Amino acid sequence: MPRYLDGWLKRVVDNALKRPYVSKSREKPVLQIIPRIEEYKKNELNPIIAEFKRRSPSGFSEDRDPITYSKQMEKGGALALSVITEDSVFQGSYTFLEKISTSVNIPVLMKDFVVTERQIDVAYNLGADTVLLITRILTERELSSLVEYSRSYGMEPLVEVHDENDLAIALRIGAKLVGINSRDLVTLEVNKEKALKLLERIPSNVTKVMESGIESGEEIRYLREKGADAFLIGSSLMKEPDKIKDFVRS
Ligand SMILES: O=C(O)c1ccccc1NCC(=O)[C@H](O)[C@H](O)COP(=O)(O)O
Repeated sequence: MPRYLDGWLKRVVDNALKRPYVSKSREKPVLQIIPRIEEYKKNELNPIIAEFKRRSPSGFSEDRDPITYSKQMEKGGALALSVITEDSVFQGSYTFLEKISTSVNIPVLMKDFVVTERQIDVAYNLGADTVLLITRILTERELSSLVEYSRSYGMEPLVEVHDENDLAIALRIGAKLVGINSRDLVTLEVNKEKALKLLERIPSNVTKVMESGIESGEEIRYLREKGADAFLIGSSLMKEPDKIKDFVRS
């Protein structure tokens, strides 16, 4: 069982435990995100993971066609796509994941509240190249075991941290790809200073992805100077997809 949770997080995790299994035989190989990030950096491009998100508990709302959006992100130079599949609050779906992963040739991350191996099976079956694991909702043992399970498919999971305690756990269990989410899961507030402090504490052999509230090329440049390796951007790109080109090249 996941960590003790209450409020909307508990409801979302309870819902995750009831999601149906989707069995499908996958044909395409798993694309690797970390080497791709290194390649972008060598070519002086900003590694952007563009997120497809329609709704969120902080009031975000934008309806777009998942395929048109994803192709635009790929054409604009996005490193990867993040697809929210959580259905009870974010109105995401496994169908979006499947459609997107069969429409683009860049890595696809399944962004959900993953608490079981079955959800990782589904991500793999539907064509995802990796999954998000949120440290805050799992015990250390569960996180470690789900990281290993993801790796058994060749997928290096994005281990998300929100505070120092999360970060200590992520580093202890040997996460190689760490997402620093500046949005608090309870208050939903974005605190970029706190995220920056976490970024500075992560060793250089760990790939660091900044998540939430990123809106400008200037901010991306600043975060790169501070040691960030990649950027996961949802709202800003969903509202103005044309920004992808500037974000990648700023
Ligand atoms: O987006 C939310 O409001 C949200 C609230 C609580 C938990 C997770 C949430 N979103 C998932 C994400 O992590 C973000 O969608 C992602 O980091 C992109 O953020 P943004 O660019 O600010 O849309």
